[in-house]
Amino acid sequence: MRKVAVIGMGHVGATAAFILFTHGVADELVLLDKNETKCRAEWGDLRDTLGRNDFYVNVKWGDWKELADADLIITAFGDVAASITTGDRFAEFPINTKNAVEVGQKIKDSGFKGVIINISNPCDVVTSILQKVTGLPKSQVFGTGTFLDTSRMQRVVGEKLGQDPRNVSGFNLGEHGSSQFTAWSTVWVNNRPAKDLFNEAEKEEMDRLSKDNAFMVGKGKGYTCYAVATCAVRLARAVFSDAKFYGPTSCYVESLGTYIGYPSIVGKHGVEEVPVLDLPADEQAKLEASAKKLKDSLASLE
Ligand SMILES: NC(=O)c1ccc[n+]([C@@H]2O[C@H](COP(=O)([O-])OP(=O)(O)OC[C@H]3O[C@@H](n4cnc5c(N)ncnc54)[C@H](O)[C@@H]3O)[C@@H](O)[C@H]2O)c1
Repeated sequence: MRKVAVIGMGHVGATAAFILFTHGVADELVLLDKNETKCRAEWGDLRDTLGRNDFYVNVKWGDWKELADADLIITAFGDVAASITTGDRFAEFPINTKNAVEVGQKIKDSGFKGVIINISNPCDVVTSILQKVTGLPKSQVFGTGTFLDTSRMQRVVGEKLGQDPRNVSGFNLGEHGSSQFTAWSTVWVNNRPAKDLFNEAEKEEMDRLSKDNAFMVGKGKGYTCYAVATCAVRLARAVFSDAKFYGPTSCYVESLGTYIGYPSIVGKHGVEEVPVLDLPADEQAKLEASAKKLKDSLASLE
């Protein structure tokens, strides 16, 4: 039995719940939100899907005590309008740092012992607070981080070369926010390194395109949901299948002293390993600058 709770039934949480439900990733699904009317409505809508769904899922809502024996929690609480209207994910900092303490405490009080995958923004900061407040091991609390930014980069590079984005390997690193960057030294397409495929101007243009897309989508529909929810469910599957999946998450990097987007190995215990990347000096400097921004933000709360 795989029991998953999703906290935050807004656009992202509801989409994640729908994917978990329709793809048979959870046997038991618990929906939670401070807005009980919305939460109950999402539950009702999913329940009506059962007669046509490929999987039976025991879907519940509203009872935080259900977290006690859950295997995995996806957190997607917040107020996305703040991020979208300002074009800055840090606009949710004052809102979600408080929410993270409140939700983290409820998770702790429930006695939950499983894995948390955080989506809420600013993703790395919220992940860090959730880990501190719940007291769970750092390996068991991680965020989607630059898994989404990396997917955007793969899409842009793939389009430029007329390739399926899945033929593109490599990582975007750093904060899930304005200081993240494509680590071009890690990018390969069909066994050819980026340095043999693109000049500096092309790389800069692709960087811009992959960063801008989030806000183009956000401005147009008021939020983004499919890409990030797919990222979170992909990571949830890696946990349930003990896949030892290698990909960028918001994980705790000892050498940087913070949660940050960095490649990690995800299995049944969460982030089980964070292999050290050998980056060129310019990329290492960008990563350290991004880590400093995150550490300074967290320090501002003390
Ligand atoms: N990490 C990423 O890549 C990524 C991508 C997209 C969105 N996000 C973030 O995900 C979060 C959710 O996005 P959305 O579009 O669903 O937002 P939304 O505003 O539509 O929904 C947020 C939901 O959280 C609930 N909520 C707020 N505080 C809560 C609390 N203390 N306890 C329980 N529920 C609470 C609200 O009632 C609301 O239903 C935002 O922080 C957003 O910025 C992250």
